[in-house]
Amino acid sequence: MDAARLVEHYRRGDFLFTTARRTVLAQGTADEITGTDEQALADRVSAALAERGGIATGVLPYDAASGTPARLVVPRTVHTAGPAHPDVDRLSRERVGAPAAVRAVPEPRDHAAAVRTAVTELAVRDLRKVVLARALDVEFARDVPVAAIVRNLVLDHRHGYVFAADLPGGRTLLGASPELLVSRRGSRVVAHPLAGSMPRSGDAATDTENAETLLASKKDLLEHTILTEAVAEALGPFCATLDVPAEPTLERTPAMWHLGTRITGELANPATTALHLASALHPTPAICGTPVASARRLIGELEPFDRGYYAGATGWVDSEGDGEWAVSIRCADAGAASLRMYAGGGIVADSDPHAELDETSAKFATLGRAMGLDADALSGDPRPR
Ligand SMILES: C=C(O[C@H]1C=CC=C(C(=O)O)[C@@H]1O)C(=O)O
Repeated sequence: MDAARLVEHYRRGDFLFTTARRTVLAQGTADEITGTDEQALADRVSAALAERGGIATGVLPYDAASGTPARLVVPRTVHTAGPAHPDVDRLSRERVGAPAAVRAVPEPRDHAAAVRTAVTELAVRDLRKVVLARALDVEFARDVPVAAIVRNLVLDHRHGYVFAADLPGGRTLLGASPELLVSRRGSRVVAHPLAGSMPRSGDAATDTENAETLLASKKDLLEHTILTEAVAEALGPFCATLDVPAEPTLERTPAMWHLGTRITGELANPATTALHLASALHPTPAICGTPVASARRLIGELEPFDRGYYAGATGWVDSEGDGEWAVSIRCADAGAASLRMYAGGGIVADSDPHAELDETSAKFATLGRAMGLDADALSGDPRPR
């Protein structure tokens, strides 16, 4: 089956993961491995795969210690193909009917207020960075059309990581992440952390200006440096060599510009799998903050929801230890007839609350476009525009 057929065959409950290199569709459950100690879980997955071969697919939560378990599945069948593009060009876009209601959690003005508090607390608690998120609850008058939204996400994203994964309780995590947490292929390890953002624009001149502004923004460069340092520090002990470029590059998605740094290394110990690496790296300051423990505490105090699987990781690992894990952002957690979309942004001392609010609205456009939602529905913000 080519990649377009795999995308067509995806049904809610399956695991789909598309990248610029390959498409993976995994179906059925031969074995399920869950747990809140992620390193121990990675060992259990290695043991299971050593015995039976094949791959395990699944999700890591934002914070396993809070009781949301990591969930890995050894599927019954796995189909792989090359990249989704250009195969999927022959698929038509799915129509996703208008939702019955969209509600911001918290209210946009409360998110801006939380950002203001976070900026103050950074100094009080000696934090360099914290990532604050908000959510949009979208209700449908019928079942959430998960497969249709996933197909549209694949069509929209030639680059990055489009994913759909089954969650405990019959829920589904779906999204299009631009960010590679980590991949391992033989002894080669790659991480591609992203931090620092500006929205894309339909106007070519404004779009270029936004990119140039981002590359020159001291606030965004600081956000990015904090992230890159932390990822390099976390990967260091696992690698015999590590290459960390000194300057970030511009990365683009259809909705956003980001600063990114592609970090590459050679693995020191072949027993370290992609899942071990993902568990060790997570949570990076792309989604949590520095230092981790106090950033996590502040996030818990300021966000009015449990992140669950948002800001975790989604991916696969095989019996050789190879695999790919994307940071679970630009995503939604779907139940039967409603879903919750999440978007966050890094806060440093110079962050502006309204700019941060706008950044989250722009990030919602990734899923919003796949769901046919317009900018007003996504901003949830009564300020005149
Ligand atoms: C936390 C998110 O994005 C992260 C990834 C790229 C850029 C980010 C930023 O500029 O703040 C965030 O760190 C999200 O999309 O929910």
